[in-house]
Amino acid sequence: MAEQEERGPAGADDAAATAGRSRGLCRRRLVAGAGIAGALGIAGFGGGVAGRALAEREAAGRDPGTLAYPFRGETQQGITTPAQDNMYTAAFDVSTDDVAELKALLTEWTTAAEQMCAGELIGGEPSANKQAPPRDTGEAWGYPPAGLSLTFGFGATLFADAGGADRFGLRDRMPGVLAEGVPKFANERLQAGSGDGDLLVQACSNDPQVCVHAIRNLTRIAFGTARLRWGQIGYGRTSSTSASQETPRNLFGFKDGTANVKAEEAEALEEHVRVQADDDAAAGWLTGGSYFVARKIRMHLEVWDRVRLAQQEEVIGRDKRYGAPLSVADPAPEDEFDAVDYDAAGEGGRPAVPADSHVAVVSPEQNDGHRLLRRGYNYTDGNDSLGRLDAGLFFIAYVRDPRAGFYPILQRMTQHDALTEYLQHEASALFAVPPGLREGDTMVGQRLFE
Ligand SMILES: C=CC1=C(C)c2cc3[nH]c(cc4nc(cc5[nH]c(cc1n2)c(C)c5CCC(=O)O)C(CCC(=O)O)=C4C)c(C)c3C=C
Ligand SMILES: [Fe+2]
Repeated sequence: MAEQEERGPAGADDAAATAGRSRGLCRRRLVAGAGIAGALGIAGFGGGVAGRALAEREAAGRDPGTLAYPFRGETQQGITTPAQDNMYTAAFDVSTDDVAELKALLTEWTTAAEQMCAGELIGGEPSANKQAPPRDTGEAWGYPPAGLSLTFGFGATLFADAGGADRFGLRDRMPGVLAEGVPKFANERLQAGSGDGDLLVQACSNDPQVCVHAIRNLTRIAFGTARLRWGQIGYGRTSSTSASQETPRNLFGFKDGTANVKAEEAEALEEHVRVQADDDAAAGWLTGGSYFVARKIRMHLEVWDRVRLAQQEEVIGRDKRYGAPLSVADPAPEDEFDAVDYDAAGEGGRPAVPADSHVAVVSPEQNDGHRLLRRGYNYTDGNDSLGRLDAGLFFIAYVRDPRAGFYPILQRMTQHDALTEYLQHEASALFAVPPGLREGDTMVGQRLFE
């Protein structure tokens, strides 16, 4: 990494310095990221001058001082938005049975979200009354939003409670996907209370404190109307959602996000990620939105770390250094985005990419062409009583219909994937994510209530 930092492209350091003035952490990561992309000229980043330009654009894009995504738009931010470095996702249970109070909460959340994404204080200006607690808790006061995106979703229990009761007059508008629920999968040990919920908020930013500020303040606003059910902090994106981003690494040390659906793939987004008008007659309000599916997956790092490198690579199906498919005989940086050749022969005539390797099991080729937009994050929740890292991947994907584009893939993975031996699924969540706010909308998800 040190060598790559030194070889970073001209211009990246200036941007890094700007970022570094705002937040020390960003500077270190930014220099490394821009350096690798520019210096190696990785496919997808172009080579030479083009590669440099793209690397610089990414560096500029990561500058907390320049990066602000407007909350309003045709679709919600936080799906195709270039995946930021940090995440704090939380789910809430609504404690009122009054739909007017629910709508008031969504309206207040919307105003606060707009202000936070613009880098403003909640309330727009410092509270004048010093005898009352300030409206904004203040830990991001004067900080740039660092690419903050806030993405809201609705869970099955918002539409009908566990007994099927119509809590807010929304039951007839419940999408079939939510009504059917998430099936059970092999090898899962889900912890009660750490999945699902009525409302979802996914906060992503290049500054961890901005994420914490967002969830803390939305929780505070919800007081008396909704309470936090679970929250998860993630600290290192494990996916690229834009072709301008370098592929990051997960806690097994492998590049993760190479074959992801990217923001630039307009057709694939419509086909695999966004709900289409005639997908569900009951849920026309969701058209243009998506489904958020998440799995909290603990990774047995200490076990993995004792596995031979060649075997690690066979489990994933890709080379650890560059992320190239194992069907490439002598991998180089530019091979990362090569198509996987499942027919290629490796040692002793065996398939170079084993049939039970992760990429072989979850690839579109083996799953009726279905693709996911992955947007997960590494997490570490400290250590367990044996001193092992309690860490893994908070896997998030956005899909058009999880029944076709997620459950079958996950089922194959939990039954046939060599990777499964090193994993434990601990939590699961499913939410419908409405489209963005139209001109004049006062709350996120307004179409659900019309
Ligand atoms: C059911 C969906 C998936 C789960 C759950 C999942 C967990 C998981 N993945 C890795 C590491 C890697 N995954 C990679 C690719 C990849 N993963 C999925 C789906 C799930 N992964 C898909 C659809 C793909 C793309 C396959 C393709 O189109 O070829 C890779 C390779 C690099 C890449 O393409 O991103 C790695 C590495 C872990 C560690 C994990 C659970 C903890
Ligand atoms: Fe994967």
